[in-house]
Amino acid sequence: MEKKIPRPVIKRLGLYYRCLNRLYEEGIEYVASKDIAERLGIKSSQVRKDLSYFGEFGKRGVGYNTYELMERLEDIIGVNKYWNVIVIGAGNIGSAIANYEGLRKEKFNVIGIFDADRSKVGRKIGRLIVKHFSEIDDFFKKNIVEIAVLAVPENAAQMVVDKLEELGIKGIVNFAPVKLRTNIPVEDVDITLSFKSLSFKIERNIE
Ligand SMILES: NC(=O)c1ccc[n+]([C@@H]2O[C@H](COP(=O)([O-])OP(=O)(O)OC[C@H]3O[C@@H](n4cnc5c(N)ncnc54)[C@H](O)[C@@H]3O)[C@@H](O)[C@H]2O)c1
Repeated sequence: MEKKIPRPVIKRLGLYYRCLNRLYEEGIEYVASKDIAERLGIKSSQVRKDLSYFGEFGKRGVGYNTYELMERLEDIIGVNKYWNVIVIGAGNIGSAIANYEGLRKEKFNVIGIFDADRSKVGRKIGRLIVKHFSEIDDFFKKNIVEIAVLAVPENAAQMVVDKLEELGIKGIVNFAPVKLRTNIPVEDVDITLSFKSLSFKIERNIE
């Protein structure tokens, strides 16, 4: 039976991948778990343990071949794949996400943006035209949609998620400050948490 990979491990794989990318660009051919750990500020035993979920990568004494490990991680976390993304809510956050070119560079293609407010329908945001949320069924029939960004007010969030789940969405990046009830993977984004964490570090003089 396949080992269940804990969510925190999956999250860290993305960090490892970015770190390896940088190491590779710096021309570092082999890397020890200690080096990855130091760069990311975590324990090297943690790095070794996380990577061991996916089989034996490194060689004792030599470490990991940077490029090979990067390629293996690409396969595991699906970086080689393009993901189709839609944004629900064409307000401040939704518009910013739909306009963000960096996502496409990371292979997350925003292919649609939807809103319930008719006055926003037809507006151009980046390369996209805002569609009414009632057009979502039709959109799913014509497109493969894997990820949705939820940028609607708190009170609309659950209703939107229920609909997206019914249509077969695979995962959600949620900006609404609410715990969603769903069986699909959700990544909550909370900017206030970053501020709280920063103020905590400042107060305790932590770098
Ligand atoms: N996570 C964070 O760090 C963070 C930061 C700021 C705001 N937020 C949250 O993100 C969400 C969006 O914030 P914003 O500033 O972009 O709000 P906004 O009011 O600018 O935009 C929300 C949009 O959602 C649309 N909408 C409402 N109900 C809808 C529905 N049922 N279907 C489709 N569209 C619908 C509205 O018409 C509006 O255009 C809010 O829940 C807000 O609390 C989160």
